[in-house]
Amino acid sequence: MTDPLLTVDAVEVRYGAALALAGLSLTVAEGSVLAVVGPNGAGKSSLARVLGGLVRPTAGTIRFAGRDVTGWGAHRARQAGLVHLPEGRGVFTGLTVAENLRMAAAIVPRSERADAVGRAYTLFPVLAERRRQLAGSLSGGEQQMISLARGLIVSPRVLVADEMSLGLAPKMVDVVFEGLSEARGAGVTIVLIEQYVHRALAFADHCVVLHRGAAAWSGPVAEATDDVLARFLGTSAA
Ligand SMILES: Nc1ncnc2c1ncn2[C@@H]1O[C@H](COP(=O)(O)OP(=O)(O)OP(=O)(O)O)[C@@H](O)[C@H]1O
Repeated sequence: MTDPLLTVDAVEVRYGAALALAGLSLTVAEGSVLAVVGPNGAGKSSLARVLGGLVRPTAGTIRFAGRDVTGWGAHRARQAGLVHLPEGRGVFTGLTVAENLRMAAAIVPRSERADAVGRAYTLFPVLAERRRQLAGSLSGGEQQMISLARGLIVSPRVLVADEMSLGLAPKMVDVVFEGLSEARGAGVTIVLIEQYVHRALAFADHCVVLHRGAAAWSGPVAEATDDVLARFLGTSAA
């Protein structure tokens, strides 16, 4: 069996006295999609942040592509191909759409930048139409497309997508999933944190249910039955 692309081993994240991840362990195989679900405060965003290098774990290790990346900052993780798409979009609202994409492309070799931005416009034609508009003037869904495009521009090996559909109209959620689908088609491994549990499970290969910073259940999505979801997430999610 090949080694997982991503391994989280006994990772702990604390914010002062608050324990957000309590020794979480999981693995993600290359090219697969892992759905991370769980009730509010379970630690989903903390997992996304620690993978993306935005917070340092207080214990445990993270391995990515055969390397120990524990404590790497966001920039280094991103350059290595471990890209976090933050909840709340991470878009520079005072810059134009084109400037947002060019900034993301800054870590791609100069000769490949124009192509990388061009691919983003092909994937999200609405961004091409609005390339000269300030990102802040776009709708929430369109801003989410900028976020996803910024992530895809750097040809990531792993995308950590945190609540990309939060606050979006259903049509825009479809667009986000189309973008994720393109990424997956290109071989990108995805860690998907998603409020629409069934939508996430329909897209993913594996699922982990977080509860109080630890894995309460994990397995292939086919085994994440409504009974399992009801047991760990309450009936509202199932
Ligand atoms: N910056 C912070 N300072 C203090 N405590 C925090 C901070 N961020 C998160 N926490 C706490 O850590 C725990 C895990 O939070 P986290 O945001 O990772 O959960 P979540 O599963 O993403 O929740 P939600 O679904 O509500 O976004 C919670 O108890 C939360 O209150």
